[in-house]
Amino acid sequence: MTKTLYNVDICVIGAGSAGLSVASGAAQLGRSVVLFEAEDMGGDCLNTGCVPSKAMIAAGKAAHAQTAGKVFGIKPVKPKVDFEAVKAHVKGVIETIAPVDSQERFEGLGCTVIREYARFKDTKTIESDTTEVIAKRFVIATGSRASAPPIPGLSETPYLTNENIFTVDSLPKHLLVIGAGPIGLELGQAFRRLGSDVTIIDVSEPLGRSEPEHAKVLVKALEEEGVTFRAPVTTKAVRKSENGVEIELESGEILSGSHLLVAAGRKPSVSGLNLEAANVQYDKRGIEVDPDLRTSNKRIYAAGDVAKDMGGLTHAAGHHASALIKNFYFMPPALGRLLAKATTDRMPAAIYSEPELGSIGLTEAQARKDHGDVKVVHWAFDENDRAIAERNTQGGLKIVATPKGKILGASCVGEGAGDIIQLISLAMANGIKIRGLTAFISPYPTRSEIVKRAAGSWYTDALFSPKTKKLAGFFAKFH
Ligand SMILES: Cc1cc2nc3c(=O)[nH]c(=O)nc-3n(C[C@H](O)[C@H](O)[C@H](O)COP(=O)(O)OP(=O)(O)OC[C@H]3O[C@@H](n4cnc5c(N)ncnc54)[C@H](O)[C@@H]3O)c2cc1C
Ligand SMILES: NC(=O)c1ccc[n+]([C@@H]2O[C@H](COP(=O)([O-])OP(=O)(O)OC[C@H]3O[C@@H](n4cnc5c(N)ncnc54)[C@H](O)[C@@H]3O)[C@@H](O)[C@H]2O)c1
Repeated sequence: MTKTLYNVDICVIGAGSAGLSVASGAAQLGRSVVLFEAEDMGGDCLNTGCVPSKAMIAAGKAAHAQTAGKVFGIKPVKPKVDFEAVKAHVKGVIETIAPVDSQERFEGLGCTVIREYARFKDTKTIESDTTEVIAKRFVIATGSRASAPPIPGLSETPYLTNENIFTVDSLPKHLLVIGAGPIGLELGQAFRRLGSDVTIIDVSEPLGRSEPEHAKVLVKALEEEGVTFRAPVTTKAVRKSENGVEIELESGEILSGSHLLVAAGRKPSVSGLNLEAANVQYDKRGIEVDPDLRTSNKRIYAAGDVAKDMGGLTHAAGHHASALIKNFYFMPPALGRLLAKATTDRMPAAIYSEPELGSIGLTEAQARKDHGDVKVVHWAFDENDRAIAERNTQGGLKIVATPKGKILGASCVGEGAGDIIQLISLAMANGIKIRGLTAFISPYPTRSEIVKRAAGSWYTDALFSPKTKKLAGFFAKFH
């Protein structure tokens, strides 16, 4: 069969968060674009990641609210969960957002969209079953998939991942989860609230990369809702059992469940791309890239989850796409390499459990290791009037800064933590120091007042010291 040949400015492989943002940016700047997508437009975030998980979390939250009114004088009731209707809600949310990522929309922007697997033919050409594309630049944005940890028996045991849990036949009676990371905790809590028993295991402490005291608040909250944790533990084997599945721990304990969810990290989607033919270096953590996302082949770039040690979040993929568009179309080549870097020490993240856990930059331990002398300020929600009124006072905010007030990182656990961390993200992105976080008026009563209070506590000792009291006394004489 003769293949259709395109010669374009930019060829993007993968129509997920990273690929779509690059393709739409380039097309809207009048560049010729070919976009390959082998599966669903929108990739992981829309179809099997952020969107369905947040929709499932919302359903769990609605169920939980029916059990949690006693403190307000409202009689708790056991929620009646229609799991088929919950799944229909999740599907409906995906369908509502899908047009923004659709083939029609991208063709409308001027992209040529080819719904086939793409692989490199040589250093300058990519091909699929029907098409061959030569491009000035290629962007590999093929994302990642759930990785299967090397646990004996796992490959012979039926298990769920983020790719099929949102369409699982029935509500799991007892969901066993391998991995106490963001996926394990978000979905573990959602399924618990919808009526499943849930047991989460991990080889390490849950959320090991987060601020430890904040990770503990989150784990305790889930335990109080009935989620069981076993961590850190080593898994000896996993097997199919009469009623579902069993996990055998090194300690000899056997955990039995009806379903198993594997949420133990991701592996980059590189197989099948024939990267060797394109001279693109990669390993099991992803495609090797420079800070400007350029691979070992100077006309090929990688963005999103597939870029080694750079991805993992939808907004990181979006950040990569912005850096690429800036580099390709707003800078001369040499400057672009220097000024359009996608690396940042200010990537925020949030876990959308209840309480939420938001973070940015360094934890206190990392900051002490990297910077030696650091100063830490805290404010707890039990001193926040809105949290008290809503009887939801668990958690608080912690900000880590240099002695001169440059913010190095922050962590917030509690209701709205993801939104609260936005303020710190804004400050860090604009070089605003601790002092700047005290210099705005925060509406009362909001949970985000906690930012101003934490920052204000930096000055408490100095403000009410004997020296300032003396100064205030002196000025008072003139009034
Ligand atoms: C359950 C879950 C919840 C999540 N929640 C959040 C969240 O709340 N917030 C957040 O920021 N992040 C979240 N994430 C992470 C987020 O989904 C990913 O970081 C993001 O989707 C990565 O985007 P990407 O463009 O790199 O890859 P993807 O979205 O995976 O897109 C890659 C696309 O490339 C296609 N493809 C692969 N190989 C080829 C090929 N050879 N030819 C053609 N097409 C190909 C794939 O089919 C896919 O559509 C979550 C992830 C999961 C699993
Ligand atoms: N709210 C969000 O932003 C959000 C939500 C979900 C997922 N995500 C992203 O999706 C990606 C995947 O999330 P994840 O939770 O799968 O990954 P993760 O890597 O963050 O966590 C995986 C967990 O599995 C554990 N683990 C690994 N091997 C194990 C084994 N053999 N036995 C027991 N435990 C084991 C690890 O110790 C770790 O705690 C991440 O990049 C994450 O940032 C983000």
